[in-house]
Amino acid sequence: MSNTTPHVPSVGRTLDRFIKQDQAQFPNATGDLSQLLRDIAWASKIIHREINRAGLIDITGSYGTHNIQGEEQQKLDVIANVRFIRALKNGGEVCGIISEEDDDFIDTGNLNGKYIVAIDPLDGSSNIDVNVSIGTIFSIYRRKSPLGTPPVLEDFLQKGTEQVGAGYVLYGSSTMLVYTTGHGVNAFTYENSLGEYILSKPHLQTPDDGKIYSINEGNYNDLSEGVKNYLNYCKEKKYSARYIGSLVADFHRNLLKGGIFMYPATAKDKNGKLRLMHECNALAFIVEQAGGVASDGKQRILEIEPTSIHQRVPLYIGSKNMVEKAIAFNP
Ligand SMILES: O=P(O)(O)OC[C@H]1O[C@](O)(COP(=O)(O)O)[C@@H](O)[C@@H]1O
Ligand SMILES: [Mg+2]
Ligand SMILES: [Mg+2]
Repeated sequence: MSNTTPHVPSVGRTLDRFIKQDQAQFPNATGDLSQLLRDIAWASKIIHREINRAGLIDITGSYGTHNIQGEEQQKLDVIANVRFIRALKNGGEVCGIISEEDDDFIDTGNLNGKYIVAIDPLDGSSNIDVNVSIGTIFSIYRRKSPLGTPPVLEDFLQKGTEQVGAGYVLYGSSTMLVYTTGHGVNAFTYENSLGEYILSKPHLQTPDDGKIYSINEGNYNDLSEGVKNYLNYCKEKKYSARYIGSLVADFHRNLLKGGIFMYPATAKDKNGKLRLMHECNALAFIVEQAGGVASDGKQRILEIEPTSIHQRVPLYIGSKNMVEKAIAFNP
């Protein structure tokens, strides 16, 4: 009997173990943020399961209501919203939530919850019924108001620089959870048969340059001269145009390959379409931690002082040199 151990490939580190080891680096850590990340991962597993059965069970189509953004809510928007809010309430770490799908902030009743969560429960709603990648986006802040009291508006209107964690879940050909707590970006792939997220892309960095630009060119006539000139520059450089119409999916592709995603202000939407608190701050934190840049065309997204829960901002995000180039065109 040979005594050499056969080579058994390791499955990889689970999210739970990664969170535990990450927390161990911070002697004063209480474990609350770790538990909150686990609660978000848990809720995303349930959404993953429902999305995978989207065609089989009655979760496609409109819910018949509109959210404060004036958008028709899809059934999966509402289901994802309920699932995440329930997981965050039950987890006990979160005292308040702002969701893209809810007009006002949600007091979870966890008076001793230390954290605030901003969430886009289902991103890319227009792609739900056509089996194209969709996502979830989340930001985590420490509350400003004292423990033991209900959350107040000031707890939610915090600059992106105040985030203590942020990330997204991409429900694509595989389901991935990508997040940062300010110490780099790590990506985990969901292993269905094990029901576990497995570390698949540690210490993610985005290239400083790329050859992909992502924008809805259907808005071309409503774009500023600066943006039009930058688009012409991209075409002269023979960059590839890639646009899925799900922010998380477009962002993720460009993060890995190098590229720029833009949702500028248009004549119609003076502040663009995307929400500062529910979408842009989280992705800006991720991209900066990965070496990229996020701007509204004038300033760093993370420096924007929020004035309302649902405010929209123009977004230029991705590879450092490409975003700086776009801004040089004075969009
Ligand atoms: O259809 P448009 O105008 O290109 O907008 C697409 C953008 O709108 C969004 O769908 C908005 O997000 P929601 O689906 O969460 O409302 C983004 O994911 C996407 O980047
Ligand atoms: Mg969205
Ligand atoms: Mg959404």
